[in-house]
Amino acid sequence: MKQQTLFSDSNEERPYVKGELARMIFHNDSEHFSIASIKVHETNEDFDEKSLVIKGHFSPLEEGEAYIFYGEFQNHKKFGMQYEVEMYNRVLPETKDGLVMYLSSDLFHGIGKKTAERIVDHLGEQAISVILEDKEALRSVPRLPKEKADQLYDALKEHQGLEHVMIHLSQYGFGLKLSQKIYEAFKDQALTIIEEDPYQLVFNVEGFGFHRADEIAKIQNLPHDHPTRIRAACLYILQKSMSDGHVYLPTEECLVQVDQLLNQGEEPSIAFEQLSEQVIHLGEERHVYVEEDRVYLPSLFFAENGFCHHLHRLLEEEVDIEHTQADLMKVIGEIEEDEAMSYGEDQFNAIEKALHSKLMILTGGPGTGKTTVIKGIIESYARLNDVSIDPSEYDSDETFPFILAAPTGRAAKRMTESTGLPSSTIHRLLGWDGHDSFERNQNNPLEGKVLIVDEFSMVDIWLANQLFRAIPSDMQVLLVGDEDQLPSVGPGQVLADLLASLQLPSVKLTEVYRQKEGSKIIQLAHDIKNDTCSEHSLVKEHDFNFIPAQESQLKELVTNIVNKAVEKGIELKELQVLAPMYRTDVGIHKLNEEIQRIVNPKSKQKRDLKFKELTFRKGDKVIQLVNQPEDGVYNGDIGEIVAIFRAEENVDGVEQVVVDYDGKEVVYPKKDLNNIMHAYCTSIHKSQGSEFSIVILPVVRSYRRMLRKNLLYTAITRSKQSLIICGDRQAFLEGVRTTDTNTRYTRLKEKLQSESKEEPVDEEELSPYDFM
Ligand SMILES: Nc1ncnc2c1ncn2[C@@H]1O[C@H](COP(=O)(O)OP(=O)(O)OP(=O)(O)O)[C@@H](O)[C@H]1O
Repeated sequence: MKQQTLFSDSNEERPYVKGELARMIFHNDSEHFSIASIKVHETNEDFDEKSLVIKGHFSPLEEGEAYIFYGEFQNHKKFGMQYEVEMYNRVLPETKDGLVMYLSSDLFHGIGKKTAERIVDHLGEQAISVILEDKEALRSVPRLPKEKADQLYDALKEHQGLEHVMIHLSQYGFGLKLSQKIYEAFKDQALTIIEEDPYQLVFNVEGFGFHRADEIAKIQNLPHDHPTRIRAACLYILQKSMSDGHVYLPTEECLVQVDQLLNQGEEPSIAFEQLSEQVIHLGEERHVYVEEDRVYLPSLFFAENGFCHHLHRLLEEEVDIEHTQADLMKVIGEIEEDEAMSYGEDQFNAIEKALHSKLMILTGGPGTGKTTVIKGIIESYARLNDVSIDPSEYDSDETFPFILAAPTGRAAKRMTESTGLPSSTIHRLLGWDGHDSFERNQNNPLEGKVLIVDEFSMVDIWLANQLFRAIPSDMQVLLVGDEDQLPSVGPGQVLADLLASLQLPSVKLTEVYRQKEGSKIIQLAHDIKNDTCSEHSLVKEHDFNFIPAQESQLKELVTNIVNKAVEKGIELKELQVLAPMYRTDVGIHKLNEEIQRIVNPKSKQKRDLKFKELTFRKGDKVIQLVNQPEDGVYNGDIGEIVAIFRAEENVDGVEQVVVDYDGKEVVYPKKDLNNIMHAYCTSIHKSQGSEFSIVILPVVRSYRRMLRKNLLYTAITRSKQSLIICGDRQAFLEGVRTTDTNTRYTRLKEKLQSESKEEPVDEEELSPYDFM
């Protein structure tokens, strides 16, 4: 899909339809194909309906924004009149509504919707130029204090340059936010740079991708072997590899991928030497780091080296042990008596080793007693060092010796439930500011004596470095995780690499205790782990059932099970459907739609709000998709929609959805609804670190591409009381026998084993998520 060439007026006579985007109906990422409905404002064609369905190869557009579409009408047999879009542009505010929206946007501090309306009512649709020509014009606007009027005038003046740039940028279909970022990066140079070297945006504007720059470059007829194009392509390939979990790419592989990306058109291909020259150039400019035959994004280079440095720093320290073996035996005996249980041999070893180690890893499958050991370590440390484990016994100037943390909010909450001690997410522990900076670091380290981090398999290399650099040298650290689960969503496989490096003590718990209480779920997990899973492992038990189903029956079956459970009074948050894929016919989106239709149907008593292809309704179970520390909600948190407000019902004048996360309410204005989705069914990846009483796991052939041992193992170990797998036994058995062969490029193990302990200096404090 082409967008209009800058400053071109050649489209004046072309047939067009101007309108406001009412709703994105469909978008297919791979085909880049979209269908949307618009409210028609104006057209030079013979069409006088108020709304119209448009379709074509364009990116998802923003609802509520005005666009001009060039194309042609088609009469579809089934759907009637539609508009096939060939080209489109965004239309800058020229209407009253548009101006009000602009003046009340974040650009102008202190001007709300009501004030903006008064200004436009008073000064008309030319309000901006009227004000800029004569500041005094604002005096005539009722109830606008002088101070606010002055502020608005100053801001408008300041944005005059921005205005100019924005008007032109809007012709490329950029939204207000992106245009603003481009202006901030290049100021008055913005338009020249876009026309002469748009690839610079990839380096300087967060969220601006290579393909977008390429589209603009094509309009400007820039040469396909433009040096910045090659550099931007290399950066793009590295960013993409990071999304696949790699920390670096071998230089050769990086060049091959850049070659594939750039040399796919008809133009003469760019020589390999030219490509490698630009990689060297990128290294000189410090946009990448080249280490031997590896290329890294800077943030990941500093993360890997920084983490190694801090790990070595901690390992060099001795632990002060003041108790004797006899003291320890006595204390453990007391705890066993108090708890009316006795530790298994490996559990005892784990407690002893952890107390004597600066840093230790504790691993084990479900029910092997990891939590029991964590509690044992805390209890024995407290008794041996004569400190209390009750936080309320500490004065405000005293430091509580135990720090408990986990990568997700739900995992942290579970830690608190099982230990009775305060626990938090790693992000919160480190005082994350929501971008790339943390309050806690080597200059302002954590305070306490013992740090215990659960679900460590979920921690990526970047977060691991942020955590470790904040650990003071006199703190003891226990990392707990299950090495058979999925690796972190972010880059690296820190837990696996730490274990493989053999550089720090670790204890693996193997004896299953919960199985003794007769859990089939745990048995199945261990069968998968030990590669002994067979038809026999799938026989029905009180806590497990495998219901065979055809793909075509699946949605109905899963929905029925959920519905029956709800009718029995089971709370939705106790029950979770988990699936591996989003977009197939039986994927997460379709399952959510179907379950919502039955469990929380449209009703006069319940408000709903349409957002893109979703309908959010009061009572819906939803999941947070990004970290939002300012509101205390994090990626993966699950909540319930408790209210929906219309624009006219609140001071902000926008539609809002209120979600309750276990007692904490978060308000989402409509524009932020991208941050949540329905959570009747969630992805297995997102369920890491969470547990549910009942898990329903559809497994069918069409998921085959994703079905792997560690994925299925992670899914089934999320269930505490009951597990229902629906679908195809063979697909399941084949899945658990398929190991993940996608090894991640990481150098952590080798670096941990090497002698070098130098700390790299990361000047820029970049986060890899800046690129995601
Ligand atoms: N030595 C023991 N003697 C008796 N029961 C034990 C022992 N160790 C653990 N258990 C019991 O086994 C069950 C599982 O233990 P625990 O919760 O500590 O394991 P876990 O590895 O943390 O499991 P998960 O990862 O599934 O939460 C608990 O009910 C616990 O009380």
